[in-house]
Amino acid sequence: MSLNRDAALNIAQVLTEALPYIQRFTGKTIVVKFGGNAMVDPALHESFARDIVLMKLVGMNPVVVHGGGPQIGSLLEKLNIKSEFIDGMRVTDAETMDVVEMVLGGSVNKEIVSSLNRNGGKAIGVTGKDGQLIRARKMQVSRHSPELNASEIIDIGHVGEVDQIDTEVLNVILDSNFIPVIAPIGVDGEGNSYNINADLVAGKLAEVMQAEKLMLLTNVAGLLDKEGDILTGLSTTEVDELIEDGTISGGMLPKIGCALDAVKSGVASSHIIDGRVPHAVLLEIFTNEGIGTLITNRRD
Ligand SMILES: Nc1ncnc2c1ncn2[C@@H]1O[C@H](COP(=O)(O)OP(=O)(O)O)[C@@H](O)[C@H]1O
Ligand SMILES: CC(=O)N[C@@H](CCC(=O)OP(=O)(O)O)C(=O)O
Repeated sequence: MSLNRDAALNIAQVLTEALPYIQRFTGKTIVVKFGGNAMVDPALHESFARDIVLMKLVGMNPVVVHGGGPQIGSLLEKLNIKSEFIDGMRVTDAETMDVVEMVLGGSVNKEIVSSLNRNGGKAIGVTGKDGQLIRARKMQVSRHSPELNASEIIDIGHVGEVDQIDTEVLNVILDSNFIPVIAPIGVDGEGNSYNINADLVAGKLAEVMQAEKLMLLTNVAGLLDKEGDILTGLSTTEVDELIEDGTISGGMLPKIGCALDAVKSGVASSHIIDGRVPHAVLLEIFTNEGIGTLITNRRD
């Protein structure tokens, strides 16, 4: 048999294996959060765009939410503005908020929209301000103070959490068969902007849209234990213990929190997957094994 014929047979086999997944997920909403290293590597950016376009073409409803932490970080550095994180959240003063809005709502959002369009998709980019998609309130962060021997509230500036999602604009976009690309900027009743961790926005959107899946792409293989091995099939109690003993920290804290909240609120499954792997999204959707860490609403 010629090599071409073998290659064609392989393709036919792969497509046939994908068939049950296509049937299962057709018409279903899948919220995908794109962030971490995958966004900085042009080849991975391209493979992500192709995966999303393919999902749309086979009848799924991908909703893309993006981060942009590294891109915000590098512009802040160029502008000589110092930045620090508390529990995975960037402390955001007014000056930093301007940069966040510029980077997330501007360059990063349009880069993703443009790569989806270049690959044959129809994408529209919005921030949470468009159509008041994301109503936000100021996030309250509390810390244990050894001096007071009690917890105290610390002010981390214009950092928000999602108060409410108004899906009207999203439905208009989806009904017109476009792929929505959402920047995690929220707005309050007075029109103030808030910097929201992109995982939190993806989680809330998945909840409100009762998505089939919430997929959080990141720059690690999944949720890792102390030895650096991937953890799968986690329960709420196990996660609490891992937070308590410091195994889960930094940016993984909001990620795991919203992955759990989403499944508790009716999303069928949440996945923390390795965005450094080319075609990570398709590998997760179209294979039995999936990749990364799967969180379902398993009782403890
Ligand atoms: N238990 C853990 N397993 C995996 N990553 C962890 C864990 N605890 C902390 N992290 C950190 O969380 C980071 C992922 O969060 P973050 O940097 O915010 O990713 P992203 O930009 O993709 O949202 C990892 O790169 C890692 O440094
Ligand atoms: C409050 C807060 O921390 N907001 C994030 C928003 C971007 C983000 O979430 O980006 P990644 O997903 O790439 O980390 C930030 O300022 O970096």
